[in-house]
Amino acid sequence: MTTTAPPPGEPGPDQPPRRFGWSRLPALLRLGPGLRLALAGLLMLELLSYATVLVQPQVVKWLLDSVSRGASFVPALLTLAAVALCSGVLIVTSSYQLGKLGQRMVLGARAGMIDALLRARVSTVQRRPIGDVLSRIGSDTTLLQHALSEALVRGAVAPVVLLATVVLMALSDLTMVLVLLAVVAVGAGVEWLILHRLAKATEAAQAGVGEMLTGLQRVLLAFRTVKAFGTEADEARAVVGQARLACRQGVRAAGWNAVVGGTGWVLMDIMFLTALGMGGARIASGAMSVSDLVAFLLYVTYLRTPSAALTQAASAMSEGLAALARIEQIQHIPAEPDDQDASAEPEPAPADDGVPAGIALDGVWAGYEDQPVLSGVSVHVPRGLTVVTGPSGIGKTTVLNVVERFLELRRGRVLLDGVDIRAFQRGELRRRLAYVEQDAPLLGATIREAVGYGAASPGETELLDVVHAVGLADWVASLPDGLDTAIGERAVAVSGGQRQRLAVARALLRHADVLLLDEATSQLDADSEETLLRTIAEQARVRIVLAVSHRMTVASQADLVIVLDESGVRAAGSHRELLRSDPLYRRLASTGGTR
Ligand SMILES: Nc1ncnc2c1ncn2[C@@H]1O[C@H](COP(=O)(O)OP(=O)(O)OP(=O)(O)O)[C@@H](O)[C@H]1O
Repeated sequence: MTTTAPPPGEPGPDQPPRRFGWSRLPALLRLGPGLRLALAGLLMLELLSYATVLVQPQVVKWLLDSVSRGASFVPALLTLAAVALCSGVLIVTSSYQLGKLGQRMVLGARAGMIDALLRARVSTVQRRPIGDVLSRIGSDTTLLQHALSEALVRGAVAPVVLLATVVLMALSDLTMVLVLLAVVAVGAGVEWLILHRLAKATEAAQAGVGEMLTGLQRVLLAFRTVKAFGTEADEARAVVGQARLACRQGVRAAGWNAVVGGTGWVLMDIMFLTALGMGGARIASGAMSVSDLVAFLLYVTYLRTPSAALTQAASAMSEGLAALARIEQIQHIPAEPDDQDASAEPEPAPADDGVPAGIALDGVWAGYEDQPVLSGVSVHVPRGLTVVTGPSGIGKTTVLNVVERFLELRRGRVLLDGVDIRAFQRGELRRRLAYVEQDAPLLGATIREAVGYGAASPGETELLDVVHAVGLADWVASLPDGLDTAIGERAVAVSGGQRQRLAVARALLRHADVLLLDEATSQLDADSEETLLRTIAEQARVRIVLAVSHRMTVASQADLVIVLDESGVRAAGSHRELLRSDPLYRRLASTGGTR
C-alpha cells in the first residue's frame, strides 16, 4: 500500500491565501489583455479633467481682481463657464472609460479562473468546496473592479494633482503650505497603520461568504433529504449562522473602511481651519490679499478630492489585493500536465508481442491524497463485457478513474490494446473512452442537448437511435417537444432511471473503443434493465465494455467478472464459475445483487 501525493505546487483549499503586498500590484494589470495601455489613456483623461478644475481658482482670482479694479468681469466669467463645461465633459468620459476598464478586468479575472478550473485535474477540483469557488468568481472579482477605479486610476492621479495643487498654493504662500504639509504627514501615518487591518478584515469577510455559499450549496444539493428529514429549520439556522459570521466579518471590514475615510475627512477639516486661521492673521498683517486667500482656500478645498481619493485608493487597494490573493489561488491551479512524449496516434503494439487486446492494469498503485486504494493491482479486461464487482468502497470506481487518467498512477501502468495509456495525449485517450459516471449527471437544457453533449452536431436519426437503444424512444415520443423537451438544471424533471439511460445514450453516441459504466443500471426496473443490458451486450461485441456493478443481473451477462477485495483482484472468471468457487462472490450475489 502506498500514498498518492497531492498534486505539486498547488495550495490546498484550506490553506490560507498568500499574504497581500503592494509589490503584487502589477499582477492586477496582468488580468486582462491591453489593460496597461487602456489604463495609461485613462490616466491622461483623469489628469486633464483635474487640470480643468485646478485652473478655476486662478480664473476666480482674475474675476475678483477685475471687480476690485472696477474692470469688466465678463471675460473672466465666460472663461470660467467654458472651463467648467470642459471639466464636465472630461469627467463623464473618464467615468465611462473607467467603468468599461473595470468590467474588462473582472472579465479577465473570471476567465482566468474558469479556464484554470476546467483545465485542472479532477481530484484537484473535487477537493475544493464549490461555494467557495463560486464566491471567488462572483464576488472577489468585483472587489478588483473597485481597486481598479479607486486605486489604479484615481489613486494614481491623486498624487500628481496634490503636487500640482500644493505647488500652486506654495506660489501664493509658502509658509502656510509648509504648516499644512506637517498636518498631512501626521494624518497619513495614522491611516497607514489602519490599512493593514482593513486588508485582513476584507480577506476574512470574503472567506466567510465562501463558507456560507458552500453550506448553502450542500443543502440545496440534498434538498429532498433535508425536507424528508424535516431539518429545514436546522439547516436554515446553520447557513444563516454562516451568513451572520460573514456579516460580522463584513461589518468589521466596513468599520475599518469608515475609519480610513473618516480620518481623511477630519484631516481635511483641520487643514482648512488651519489655513483659514493663518490666512486671516496674514491678511490682518498685510502679508496677503483677500483674493489670494480666497484662491488659497479654494485650493485647500480642492485638496479634499485627491486626498480622499488617495485614502479610498489605499483601502480599495488593500481590499483588491486581498481578493487578488484568493483569485490567484484559483488561477494558479496547475492544469493537467501535458505528456512530453504523448501523441494523438501512438504506435500500436506489434501484433506478435503477446500483449492481448483490451485493457490491462499492470501492477497498478493508485489512491487519493493520503488514502491508498489500489495496491499493485494487475488484471486484464478483454474485449467484450467485463464486470468489476466487490464490497462498497473497495476501489471499483477508482479502477475507472485510473483508466480515464483522472488519477495518476504511483506505480505500474495501464495498457489499452497493448499501448501504455500515457503514450496517448490525454484528450485523445478520452476520445477513445465513453464514460457514464455513478451519479449520471446530465448537461444541457433539453434532451437533445443532454444526449448530444460532447458530440459534433449529431443527426436526428443518430439521436433517436441511441434513445431507442436505451429503451427511452416511447417516453421521448410521448413528450410534447420530443427531443427538444426542456429538462431541469440538475435534470429534476427526469427520474433517476431515465437520467441513467440518457447518460448511457450520450455515451453510445461517442462510438468509442471503450465503454466505461459505473453502476449504470442501478436505478432501473427489471424491464428497463433488460432492454439496456441487451444494448450493452450488443456494444460488447464490437468494443471493450468495462462495467462496475453490484447487480447479479449485470454480472450474469458478463464474459468476465472481476472480484476486488482489500488484497486487490481476489478472483476472476464467469458468473457461474465464481458462484461455485468464491465465497465472497456468493455472499455478494445473495446480499448485494438486487435480483
Ligand atoms: N475523490 C476522492 N477523494 C478521496 N478519497 C476518495 C475519493 N473517491 C473515493 N475515495 C475513497 O477511495 C475508496 C475507494 O472508492 P471507490 O469509489 O473507488 O469505491 P467503490 O468500490 O467504487 O465504492 P462503491 O461501490 O461504494 O461505489 C473509498 O474508501 C473512498 O472513500
